[in-house]
Amino acid sequence: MTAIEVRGLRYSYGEFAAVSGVDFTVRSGEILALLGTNGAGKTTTLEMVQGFRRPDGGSVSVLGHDPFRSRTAVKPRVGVMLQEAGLVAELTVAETVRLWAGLSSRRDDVDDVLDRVELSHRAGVAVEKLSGGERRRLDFALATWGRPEVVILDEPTTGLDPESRQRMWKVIAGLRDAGRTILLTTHYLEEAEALADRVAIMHEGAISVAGTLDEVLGAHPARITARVPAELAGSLPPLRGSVSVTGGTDVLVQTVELQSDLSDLLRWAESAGVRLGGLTASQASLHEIFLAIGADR
Ligand SMILES: Nc1ncnc2c1ncn2[C@@H]1O[C@H](COP(=O)(O)OP(=O)(O)OP(=O)(O)O)[C@@H](O)[C@H]1O
Repeated sequence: MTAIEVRGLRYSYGEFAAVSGVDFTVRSGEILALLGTNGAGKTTTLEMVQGFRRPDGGSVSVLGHDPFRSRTAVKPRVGVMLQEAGLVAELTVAETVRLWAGLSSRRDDVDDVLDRVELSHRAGVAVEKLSGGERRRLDFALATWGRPEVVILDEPTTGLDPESRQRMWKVIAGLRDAGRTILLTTHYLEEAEALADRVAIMHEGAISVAGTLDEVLGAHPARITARVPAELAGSLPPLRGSVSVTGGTDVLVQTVELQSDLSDLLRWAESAGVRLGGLTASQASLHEIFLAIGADR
């Protein structure tokens, strides 16, 4: 089932087209990571998905409703964590959650929520005394109060240290495991790799690449590297990918047929009695894909 459907979405700030024809789908119970270069239009897109901003064109459907026209129908079912949260510095963690509980139409339990975000031991601590990671988990607790069906997270781990980031990933994965649908934006490729069922990479207002991680990675050439004796470098077998040899011995194969090219190369080495030095075979990384998208434009 589809939880969020975005079709042909457009938005301009004056003359500047920040979002120019964006399409993506988030299925129920999955995490979609919207990745992008700076200023790609991710936040503007999220604001339209939340119903904060009226699209200039195209359509958004969240749980079957237009979030701009039917805000009252959509809002109780969607939790949102923005980049900046307006927490009150003097309130404790538990007071903050209780205050939020009074404002929300959703029902939940303060102890349970703090437990889910690993903040039970900090319940009596003032917000101003929390670490950056704890603050973000408190933001997350508020966004997910009452376990909304859809959760939107705008750069949930920006600025956090690696340990805090991993803790947040665990909490986000827990939410997905509880059956919730999550749309998140991130600058961190490893975050998408760790969490996302599918990714969509945005660049200059449009989606450049989308799919499961395997699909996105599989569409870009993988790499095989190996060292061969100089006298045999000229008699490599024919491969589907492109082959280059540097320094007379260092072979690089870039291929979308990793498995068959690797087995052809290994078979050739076996029959020629050659030991391949420094043999590696790896899929393209999201990082390489990101760089390729930026370079194409
Ligand atoms: N209020 C505004 N007025 C004019 N231009 C804006 C406004 N808000 C955003 N923009 C521009 O629209 C483009 C898209 O911005 P947006 O914040 O949606 O991108 P983003 O992908 O979320 O970027 P980042 O990752 O840096 O947060 C950027 O070029 C930005 O400068």
